Amino acid sequence: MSWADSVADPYARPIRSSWRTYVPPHLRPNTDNAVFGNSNHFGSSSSANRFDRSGRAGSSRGRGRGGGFRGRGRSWGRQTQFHDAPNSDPFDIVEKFDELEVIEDCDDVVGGGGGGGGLNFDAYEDIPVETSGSDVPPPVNSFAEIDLGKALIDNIKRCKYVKPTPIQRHSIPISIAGRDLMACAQTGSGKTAAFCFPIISGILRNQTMSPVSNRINIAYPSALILSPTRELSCQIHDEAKKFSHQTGVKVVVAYGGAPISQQLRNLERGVDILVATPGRLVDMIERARVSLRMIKYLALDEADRMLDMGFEPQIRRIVEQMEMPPPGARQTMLFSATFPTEIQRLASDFMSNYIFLAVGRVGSSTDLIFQKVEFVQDMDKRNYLMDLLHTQCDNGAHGKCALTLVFVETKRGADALERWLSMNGFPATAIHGDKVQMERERALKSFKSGFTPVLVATDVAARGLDIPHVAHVINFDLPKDIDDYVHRIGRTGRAGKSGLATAFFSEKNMTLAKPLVELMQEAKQEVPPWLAQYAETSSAYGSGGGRRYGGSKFGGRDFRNSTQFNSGDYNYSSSYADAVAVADSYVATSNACTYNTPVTTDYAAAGVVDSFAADSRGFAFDQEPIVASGWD
Ligand SMILES: Nc1ncnc2c1ncn2[C@@H]1O[C@H](COP(=O)(O)OP(=O)(O)OP(=O)(O)O)[C@@H](O)[C@H]1O
Repeated sequence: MSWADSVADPYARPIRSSWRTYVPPHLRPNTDNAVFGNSNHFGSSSSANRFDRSGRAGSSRGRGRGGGFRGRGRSWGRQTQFHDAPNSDPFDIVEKFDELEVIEDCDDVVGGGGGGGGLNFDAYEDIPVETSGSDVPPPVNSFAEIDLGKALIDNIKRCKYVKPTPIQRHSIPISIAGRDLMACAQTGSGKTAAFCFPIISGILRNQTMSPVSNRINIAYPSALILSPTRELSCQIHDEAKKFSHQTGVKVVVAYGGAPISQQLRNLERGVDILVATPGRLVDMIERARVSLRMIKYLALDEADRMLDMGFEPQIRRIVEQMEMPPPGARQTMLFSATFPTEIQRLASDFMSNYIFLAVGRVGSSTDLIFQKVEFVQDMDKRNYLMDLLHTQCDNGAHGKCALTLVFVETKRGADALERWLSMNGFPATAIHGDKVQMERERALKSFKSGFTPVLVATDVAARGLDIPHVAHVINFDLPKDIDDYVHRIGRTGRAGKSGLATAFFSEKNMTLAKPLVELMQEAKQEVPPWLAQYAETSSAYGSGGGRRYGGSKFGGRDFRNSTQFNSGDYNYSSSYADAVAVADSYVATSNACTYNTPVTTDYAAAGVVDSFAADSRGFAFDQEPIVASGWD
């Protein structure tokens, strides 16, 4: 249980013995991926909805099945019962954090022994790790081995972080040594702390804390953390505030869709770490309210997303044209679970003598997530979804319904599905880029609290969000890009817990068949024979495409090790278009549509599409980026 869990879950006690540390699945005795019997997701879920299923029509499953459920207009009888939805403001964390005590006898944190609830932490060594670059600092086994400073170590104890996760073990020493870092690790494996700890520790060590802004009210943060969505920025801000508790380090968040005036006032009180979405940051810089002149640390979370063509121009402006110290004069840290080769090339412009680190395979999904793919035609999707939700509630402990995240392709589709679910007696809410910020926050809060245990979302919720107790991710509409799939399903199966991901697949998703099969095989998932068949067919016709990362199972991921790079074919300052032109297999996996192919997506339709994958494939380079269409 994380600290966040303990706040969200009224039944959970924030004591050390209940904390489930991150353990890779192959090290856990009798790993049970049967999520629906798993009390991690249900027993302690904050959702307490009870549904009376009387009168529900039965259904069968399988390819080509007709719908057995006739749900329209039917309610599930008994009124849904919710426990009191928590009134607490999830963003008001510092107050709650104060109430938690530091556990002084936490040997595992300070001593780094092999404790931690009897788990064998030495076995973490088994996780495949690739590092490349010169003079790579060695990994550590405990937080205490790194000089993070007492105040930060105390906060780590407060968070009940007993042991560093694999990405933290490897990346924190690298960052503490002042090296630039491009890091890749699976979803839910603790990347946020991996970049926050070195930043906080560095600010404390160098005493570079910013003064309250000067007479002309310009803020000079020493660290900048950029993320693609408002919700993710808020989440990182909350985490960074917890980690900075009682250290004097000031963390401020700036994101679009909310009044700028309050955010500017927060900046005036002083800021050491600014967490921001690119659009709002540019606005503040242009208003001369923020200067990047003093930046020592730059972190890009979801770095591949930040450097794809939706955000890349804005990021380039921020990093190269707005007083930001150059590479070498600042430390740059890029993190993501996916890192396509061509984005690595692009990112290398921003870095100096960097170390590449991959914990697990780049772009792989964790085998904590049990993946299922069902063949479902569009017209049957709603019935299938209803069946899944019914089954889920049947199997939930104490009749509770687990939190389920349903991904759809378009904003309009999200609203329609939310309405349909609600009309059919299933409390649902939706989040997408056309909702105003207050609606987005309300939807997320309602979902987190279990008040509406189904959240219908576009890709705006696909990356980074760490929502406790999400037991099931359903890809109602599959994304066009396998990386988006990896991030979406990564909303479950986090921090050592298991999760379930179900995808509805049809002929429309042919191009995803091959990478999906490869991803599932890699994560030791059972691949349905019909899907394997599709994968073969699609690659025979050249439409499938292989993985975007190349190389052997656990290698070939740092693009600098690729043949093109080493043979000198690669020009270090090449443009994005050049990079794409030499990128291996990217074109093949990107839905058979190259970046310089003219627009194929109906523009009107693109207006309602809220996914990077869909949008980006509909836009050529010289056209308007997609930021305005749902991302922040
Ligand atoms: N050392 C640790 N021990 C226990 N839990 C941890 C540790 N580090 C992080 N966590 C918890 O793991 C969860 C996932 O962490 P985080 O959100 O940073 O993952 P992530 O790798 O950034 O995921 P994503 O790729 O989806 O953005 C969080 O709830 C966090 O509190």
